[in-house]
Amino acid sequence: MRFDIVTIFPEFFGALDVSLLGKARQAGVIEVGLHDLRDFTHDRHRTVDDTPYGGGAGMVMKPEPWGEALDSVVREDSVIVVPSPAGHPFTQREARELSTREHLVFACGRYEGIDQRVIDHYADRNEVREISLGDYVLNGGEVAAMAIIEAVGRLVPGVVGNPASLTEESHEDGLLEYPSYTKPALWRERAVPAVLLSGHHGAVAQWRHEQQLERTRRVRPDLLSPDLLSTDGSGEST
Ligand SMILES: N#Cc1ccccc1Cn1ccc2ccc(-c3cc(N)[nH]n3)cc21
Repeated sequence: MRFDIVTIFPEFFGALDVSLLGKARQAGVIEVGLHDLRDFTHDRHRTVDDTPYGGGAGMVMKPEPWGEALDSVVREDSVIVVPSPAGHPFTQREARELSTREHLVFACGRYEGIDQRVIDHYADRNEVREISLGDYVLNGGEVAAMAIIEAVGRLVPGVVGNPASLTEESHEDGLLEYPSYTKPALWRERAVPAVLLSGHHGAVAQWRHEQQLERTRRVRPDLLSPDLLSTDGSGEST
């Protein structure tokens, strides 16, 4: 998989040189291209923004640099991801979907966003996804793009050493993950749940599922369908 990122702050993505994604890049499992939007301007001040038609506070990103920048990286099979507070909420399901695609292009806006005609132009040619991280406003698309790239990149085969670890995470099965413990067995007079020390794998699995249900009911009841809300984890209705 290849990620291309267009931004006025390419240095923001230095984090993609380290950790899991950095290793995956070195191994050639994923590729990342960084593109400075200002390299696609032609004036002395490398201008990327201007005042909004119709008035209003703030500035809007000009379409011309975006058109030249995206034309330089977009392919026929590219999915163009535009982080936006007006986008649809990003989920683990969408991360899984995007991890199966060959080429993701991230258009990271700043100011009050990108001239709408840019999104409309590329939506005529490519799949364009305007994605929100949540109902709060960031200063630009870079933080959202980094989060999406990490959520998607870690699902690409070969990036995570033990793929089995991906299946027991929050949201993978529609539930929040169970609590985890490691040595020592007693810490500040707090013991690890005895079932986890029992060696009884069936009991451990049952306990973990019950913990997932309890935690999801308590923290994220919105994730639970009515039938799941009514079970106690043993599969029996309550
Ligand atoms: N657009 C816009 C905008 C509109 C009003 C005020 C500030 C901004 C800043 N901004 C510019 C680009 C951009 C990209 C993504 C987000 C974003 C995503 C989530 N989930 N929150 N914020 C914000 C972004």
